[in-house]
Amino acid sequence: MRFLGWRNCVLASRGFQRFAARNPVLRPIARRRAAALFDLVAGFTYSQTLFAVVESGLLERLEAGPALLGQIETVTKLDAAAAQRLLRAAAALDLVEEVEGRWWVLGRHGAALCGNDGAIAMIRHHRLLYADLVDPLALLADECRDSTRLARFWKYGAGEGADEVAAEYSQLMAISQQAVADEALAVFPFSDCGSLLDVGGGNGTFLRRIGKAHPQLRVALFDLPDVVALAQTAFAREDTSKLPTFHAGNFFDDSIPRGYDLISLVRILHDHDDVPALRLLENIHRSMTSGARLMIVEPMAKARGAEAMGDAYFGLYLWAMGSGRPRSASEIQAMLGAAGFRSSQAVQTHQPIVTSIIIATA
Ligand SMILES: C[S@@+](CC[C@H](N)C(=O)[O-])C[C@H]1O[C@@H](n2cnc3c(N)ncnc32)[C@H](O)[C@@H]1O
Repeated sequence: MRFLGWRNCVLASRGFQRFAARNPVLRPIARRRAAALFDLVAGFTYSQTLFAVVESGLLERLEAGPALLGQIETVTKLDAAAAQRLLRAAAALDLVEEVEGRWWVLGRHGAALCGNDGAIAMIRHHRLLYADLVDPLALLADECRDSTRLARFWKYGAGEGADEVAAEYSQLMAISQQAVADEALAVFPFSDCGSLLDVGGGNGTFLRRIGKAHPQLRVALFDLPDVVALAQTAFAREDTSKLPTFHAGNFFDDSIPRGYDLISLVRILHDHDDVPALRLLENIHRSMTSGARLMIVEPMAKARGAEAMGDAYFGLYLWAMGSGRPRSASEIQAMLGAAGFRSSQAVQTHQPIVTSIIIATA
């Protein structure tokens, strides 16, 4: 505490800031820190610029090849001055780049976004989050949490409402699921398993991916009846020789089907508050034989190198959504112990910003 007090006094001192900015050894650090702080101050304008680049069709147009200002005006439906303003803001964020003073191409961040349908779907979806965050203090104080746009989106998306919302919901889940499934495939030896039950499996994207990579696996999906019906239609539409077994039910109240040696819980636990989350783990544990394994796959708080994504991004996102919270691997492991699991282990993933993984043994 004493050290932190001293450090913060030094960092807050105008004299030290002036000294660090002039000192050749400290200057690079001072600049980096000032830039990082400015990013916190200005982050909302960056996100909105990114949203405009995606929503206006500019990113898609530049993915197809270099464009002149006139062509960009046509695609974005902005006049020359507005298109210029957007291009300059986007160039400052490395989303686009100007060549020879008249051509526009993708910048490094723009190029990395191309082909990443999951990230693009999230950027579009964020219009709801940012509208809900207009008054963050009211949101944090729980003055408007029942009526947030995100709460409505997830409620209706989960099958209770309009088709177009449900369609956006499942598309968002399915697209972002591919990167998540790839992380699981990269770090877990599915070849050691004979059967896999995906609890809360949604439209089955995770199972499809894992099942394709490991055809020896007997796969099954458990979800609410309406969602299972949608998943069955989606699988029937595809020409897949091996269909999963479908189980419809409520994972809090109904018993989880028995006889699987691996159960996955992908992006489920963080959607639920502590009491129901523990109830779900206990319910799953009751269905498992000794030695069977549970795989928890979701973004986690305090993941090294992705700290901001955990408690800052998901912390606010899930709060605005109306239930759940991001948990650290050690918090989840403590819950697993309380639910009766014999042991659990956090597995290192390649991209903790996409997901972390814990394997627990019953
Ligand atoms: C956030 S989605 C995750 C879907 C999928 N695992 C993925 O990662 O794309 C949550 C899933 O849990 C299902 N779900 C929510 N409450 C449920 C309940 N009480 N019983 C069974 N499934 C439930 C939803 O229908 C939805 O498919």
